[in-house]
Amino acid sequence: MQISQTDWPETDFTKAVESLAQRHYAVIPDFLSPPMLEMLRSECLHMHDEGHFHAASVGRAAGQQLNQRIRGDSIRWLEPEFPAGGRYLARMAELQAQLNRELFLGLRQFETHYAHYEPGSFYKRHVDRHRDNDARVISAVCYLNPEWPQEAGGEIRVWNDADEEVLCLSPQGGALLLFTSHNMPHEVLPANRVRLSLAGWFRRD
Ligand SMILES: O=C(O)CCC(=O)C(=O)O
Ligand SMILES: [Fe+2]
Repeated sequence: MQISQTDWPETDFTKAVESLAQRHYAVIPDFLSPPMLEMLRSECLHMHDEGHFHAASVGRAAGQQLNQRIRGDSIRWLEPEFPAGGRYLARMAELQAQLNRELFLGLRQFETHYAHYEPGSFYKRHVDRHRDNDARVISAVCYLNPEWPQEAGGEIRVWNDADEEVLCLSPQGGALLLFTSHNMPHEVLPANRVRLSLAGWFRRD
């Protein structure tokens, strides 16, 4: 499938940038066009089925067993050469430029991985910025699940720095969630089906 740059919806990120500045999070429901969603989803599934994913980890000291009590997803980092993933990275570079122009965040790179959650797996409450490394500034999670009824579960719950729950979002395909990486705890609830996403970070290093 050929996708050109014009296949990205003409999204004006102004509202999202404002929300990020004011509330420390933003949701862009139709960030992906339906063909782009399908392309990313099939690339993710294909690479997973071909064995190109590995179990996610949670910090250097933790063993794999401990990992699985904290997070159950398996992941694959995107590379610019990936046919669909490369386009996603290019689009996120545009968003990075806009975030820098409007919020002076000094973002210098973006990293992201596909994440595959088997039914029943989860990611316990955590903050994305590592304790020993403050490079992650903005988290960006994009969902790759086209038909996702409410009863499927798999929501992401997000709290603010006053520990008030500010969001409980179903992982609807095409949506992009942004939040500040250092002060917004969040968790992924178990789903009753395979849950796919792209989890990424704009970094200042
Ligand atoms: O998939 C999600 O909704 C969020 C994943 C997440 O929190 C992470 O990978 O750090
Ligand atoms: Fe996270």
